[in-house]
Amino acid sequence: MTATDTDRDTTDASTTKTTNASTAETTNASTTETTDDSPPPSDTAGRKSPAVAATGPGTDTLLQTDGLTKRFGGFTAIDDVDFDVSEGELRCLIGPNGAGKSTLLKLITGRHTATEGAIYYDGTDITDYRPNERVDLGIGMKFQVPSVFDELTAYENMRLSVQRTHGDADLDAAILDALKRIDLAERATTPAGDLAHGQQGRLEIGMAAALEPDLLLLDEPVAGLSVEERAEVADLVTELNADGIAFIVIEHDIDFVAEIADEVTVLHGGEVFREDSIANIRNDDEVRRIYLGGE
Ligand SMILES: Nc1ncnc2c1ncn2[C@@H]1O[C@H](COP(=O)(O)OP(=O)(O)OP(=O)(O)O)[C@@H](O)[C@H]1O
Repeated sequence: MTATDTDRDTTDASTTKTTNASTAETTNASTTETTDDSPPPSDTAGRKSPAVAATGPGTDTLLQTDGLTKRFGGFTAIDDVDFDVSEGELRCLIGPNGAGKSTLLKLITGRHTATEGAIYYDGTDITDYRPNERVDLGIGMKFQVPSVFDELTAYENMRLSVQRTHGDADLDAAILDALKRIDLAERATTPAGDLAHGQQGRLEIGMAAALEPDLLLLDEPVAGLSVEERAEVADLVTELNADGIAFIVIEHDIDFVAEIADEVTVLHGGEVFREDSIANIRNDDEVRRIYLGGE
């Protein structure tokens, strides 16, 4: 982490993983990764005016970035990216290490502030919205690092999410339903720390989904999982998507991508390198070359 980073991480309570389960923001799977010791957010002086009219994108466009740019000091991690995701779409984001995938997701969740450009969500310019405000609009996220509370049971973890969208009436039934959805009802009383890695991953996705987002961002959801566990996560993501949740999924496992993806966006050097079907991406020699470091 450099002194030039403008992350909100250390200043926004919503991004701090804590063992205090009563802290409202910790219940949100979209905001539970602590990543660095960056300084407080800088102001956004120098940001150019959004080029897109205040009315925002067309009706079926859920998310749109316009000339989105993120610099860390003199280094440009995201470079003038125009990217959009439609309502209910499942988009995978791939690219070699350092391509800017995680940075792009963090810009969308508000964990990084944009250096230039704009982000629109459901027609609203959210470029200056704080992470918790974006969550309230319907943007959820599961990061690479575990964000469940190990000492709490699966049930207690799930309750943290479900109670945010559900009144007290029938809370217990709603929590059990949410656990059933991720095939963890049988493990309701197991501390999350004792769950298998794949079960923890499903719990995190289930907790993020329980917040009823319209868009869910997953950063490498199957990293380190077995073949069987990957298949379970693929099924879960596909089911949630069929229920209407749009996804942006960062994943290196191209077979997993092929299993779940509609469209794939390839990032390279902070820019959109390709956007195409997974079949075409797989057969694209240029894409293969950037993965091999040929460019
Ligand atoms: N907070 C930061 N400060 C400085 N540079 C950063 C910061 N975060 C990311 N970078 C740099 O920005 C570039 C893009 O990083 P990012 O993590 O977005 O890539 P990625 O495509 O997600 O890579 P990977 O697949 O390895 O996770 C990298 O060169 C990285 O070193």
